[in-house]
Amino acid sequence: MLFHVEMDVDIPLGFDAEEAARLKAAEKARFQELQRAGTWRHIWRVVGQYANVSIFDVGSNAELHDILMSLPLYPFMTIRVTALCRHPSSLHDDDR
Ligand SMILES: O=C(O)C[C@H]1C=CC(=O)O1
Repeated sequence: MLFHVEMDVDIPLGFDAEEAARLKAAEKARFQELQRAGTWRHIWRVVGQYANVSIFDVGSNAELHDILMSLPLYPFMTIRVTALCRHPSSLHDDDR
């Protein structure tokens, strides 16, 4: 199941810089683990914002929920999820 996920990150001004760096490093490691597994299929930076647009490929709504809630930066994220399915005009079989 494919999902379009938008994540806006907002770490408050004055938040401990070392803790923020630790969380960002942990987030990067988790992202790369999920990317290697094929779960976090795509990620793009939103120009001019601390935000990304991503595509996830998971087995269920609950799996995506658990992944998102366990992200190290989750407490600082606003997340919007849109469920996707294959467009009937698509030439690509993997678009589902
Ligand atoms: O930078 C971000 O958009 C937040 C998060 C998503 C992947 C990652 O490495 O950090």
